[in-house]
Amino acid sequence: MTAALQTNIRPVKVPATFRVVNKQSLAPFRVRCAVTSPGKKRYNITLLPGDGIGPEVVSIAKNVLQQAGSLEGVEFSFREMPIGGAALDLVGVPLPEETISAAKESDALLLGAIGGYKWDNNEKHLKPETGLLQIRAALKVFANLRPATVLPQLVDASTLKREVAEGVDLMVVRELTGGIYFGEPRGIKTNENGEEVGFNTEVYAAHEIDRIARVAFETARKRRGKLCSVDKANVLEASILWRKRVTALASEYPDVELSHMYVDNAAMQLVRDPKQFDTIVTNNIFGDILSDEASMITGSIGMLPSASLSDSGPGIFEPIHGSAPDIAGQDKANPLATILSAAMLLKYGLGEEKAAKRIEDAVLVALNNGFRTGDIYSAGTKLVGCKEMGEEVLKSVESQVPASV
Ligand SMILES: NC(=O)C1=CN([C@@H]2O[C@H](COP(=O)(O)OP(=O)(O)OC[C@H]3O[C@@H](n4cnc5c(N)ncnc54)[C@H](O)[C@@H]3O)[C@@H](O)[C@H]2O)C=CC1
Ligand SMILES: CC(C)CC(=O)C(=O)O
Ligand SMILES: [Mg+2]
Repeated sequence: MTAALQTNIRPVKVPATFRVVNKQSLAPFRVRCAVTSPGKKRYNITLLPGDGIGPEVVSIAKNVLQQAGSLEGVEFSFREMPIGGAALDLVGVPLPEETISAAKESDALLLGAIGGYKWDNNEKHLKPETGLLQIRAALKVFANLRPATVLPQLVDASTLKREVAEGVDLMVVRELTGGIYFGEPRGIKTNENGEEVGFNTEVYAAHEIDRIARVAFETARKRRGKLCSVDKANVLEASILWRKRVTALASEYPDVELSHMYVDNAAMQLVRDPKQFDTIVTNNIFGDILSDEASMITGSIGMLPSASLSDSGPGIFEPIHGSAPDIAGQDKANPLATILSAAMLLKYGLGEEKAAKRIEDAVLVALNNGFRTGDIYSAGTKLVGCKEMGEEVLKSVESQVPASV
């Protein structure tokens, strides 16, 4: 993030928040309070459709979110704002001030994806990806939860053998606002031999490691009690500190079994025996890569949602995939990752667990009914486009009896 942008960002206005988990739990799990009127709750949601398949999947997820909410007495005010290439085309920057302001004033953000061939050769500060990194920094969403679950309906869509994929249920806790994506110094310069040199810095302060490690320990505690910290401590100083701090915190979580793994081994183990993992905690770049890898165990990158959370203030909820320019505008995108991100928005962002469960159940019903987009298609199922898959999920939300949490 540029210094110029930093100075333009106003401090986050923090509305009333409350904790959803026990007292030892962490601020990143705080949820937003709704403005209430008798029998109704209302939240302000900023929609950031972005580029490529982003607008296609966000418009579907918005309808599903609205419907699931209304069945649970929750109303939303949506405000759509530009980010990424769409913002560059509109106003010449990838993250306009107006988008930052709207984001900070809202209760949660639902983001599609950014990027595309058109902007690939832009200067760094004018790339869509810079806008995404800037909004993560502006909202201080340091904790990125990326669940990868192999649904029974999709075992055959996995690229791994049934016996390897079946039953996989893991959570990648990725540090999102530090590390090499943000580290200074960075740049491209000419060295004394007249040769161009590109350089970046992997840097983590102790407090950045501690806060993401705490989120991970808390997450593991609520799952199966196993935490694997992934680093490259055999080579990188930033990883040596990472391992030291994570190890030191383990004594506060005696009920969590901590292990450490080098990232190259972790990449291999994820496809060899993914069921060995419960919760994985790792840095920004390793988490980015390993979660894409983990997505294929579940059948497709089009299935994986995420939640990006801060100490206070709104979270960003988005699929882990990108803008998929190769299939954009063709009604081929799988909207389920974004729909499930809307469920995470309800659960982690707003504490509306019943409405979240409605969405999760509706996705399962649509899959049970045999509907598949191309990326998760297998013989004997019904091939549908992005819109039809969205309609099927919407129908399932509407037809469900109130779900128990
Ligand atoms: N969070 C974000 O907004 C991200 C943006 N990007 C950007 O997206 C653009 C494309 O990047 P890629 O590396 O190609 O990654 P990508 O995730 O957009 O696509 C990788 C492959 O997965 C497929 N795919 C992705 N999402 C899908 C979905 N929902 N349904 C069906 N198939 C899907 C695509 O068609 C493509 O073949 C780049 O500009 C990149 O910088 C990449 C990753 C994350
Ligand atoms: C496009 C990058 C900035 C980020 C990314 O790939 C991700 O967060 O998954
Ligand atoms: Mg990525």
